[in-house]
Amino acid sequence: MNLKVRDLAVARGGTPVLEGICFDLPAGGALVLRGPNGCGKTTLLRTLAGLQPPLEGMISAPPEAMAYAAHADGLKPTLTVAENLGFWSAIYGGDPALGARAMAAMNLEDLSERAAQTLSAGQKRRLGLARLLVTGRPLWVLDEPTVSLDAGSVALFVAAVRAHLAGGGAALMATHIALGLEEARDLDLTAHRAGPRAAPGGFDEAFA
Ligand SMILES: Nc1ncnc2c1ncn2[C@@H]1O[C@H](COP(=O)(O)OP(=O)(O)OP(=O)(O)O)[C@@H](O)[C@H]1O
Repeated sequence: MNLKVRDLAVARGGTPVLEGICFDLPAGGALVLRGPNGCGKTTLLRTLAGLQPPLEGMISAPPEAMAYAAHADGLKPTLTVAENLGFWSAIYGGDPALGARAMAAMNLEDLSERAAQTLSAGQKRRLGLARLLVTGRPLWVLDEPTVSLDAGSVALFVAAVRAHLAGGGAALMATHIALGLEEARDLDLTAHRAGPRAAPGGFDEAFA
C-alpha cells in the first residue's frame, strides 16, 4: 500500500506544530522523520495513525492500514510474552502462527513464559516491536523504536523492518539514531515548523 500525504498541518495541545508536510511512501519504502526534540515528530505520527485529527491536509491511507508503536509499548503486564502476542494476533485477526515467528525474530523465545511486567526495558521494547509482526498491517508507524535496545537488538529490529519492506510493507519512523537502514529516506521536519495562524472566525474574518 502506498501512503500519500499532502499539505498536512498538525497541532498538539491546541497549538499548531507542523505544516506543509508532503511526502509519498511507496510499498517497500522506509521514511525516517528527523528533527530536534519537540519539533513535532510524535504529533505527526499520532495524526497519521488516526489518534488525533489533522488541522488540514490529506492522508491517503486509513488508520486501519497502520500498526502504530508509540513510546509506551502497550503491553499487557500480567500476560506472558506468548500470551501478549496471542492477544494482539487475535485483536488484529492475524495468523496465530505469526506469534512464534515474531518471537524468533525479536529473540524472545527464551522469555516466552515470562510475564511482560517482569521484563527489562529492552526486553519489553523487543516485545512491543514483535507485536508489529503479528498485526499483518502494511504500514508501520514507529515512534523512537530503538529506545532501550542494545546494538544486537537494533540489528534484529532493522532486519525485521527489511523483511517487512521486502514483503511489500512500508515503514515510517521517528528516530534520533543512525539505524544503518541505508535504503530509508530522511524527512527533515525543521523547515515545516508551523507559524502563527489566525483563529478561525476571529476578528479579521468577521470584519473583513
Ligand atoms: N500533551 C501535550 N499537550 C500540549 N503540548 C504538548 C503535549 N505533548 C507534546 N506537546 C508539545 O508539542 C510539541 C511537539 O511535541 P512532540 O512530542 O510531537 O515532539 P517530538 O519531535 O516528538 O519530540 P521528541 O524528539 O522530544 O520526542 C512540543 O512543543 C511539545 O512540548
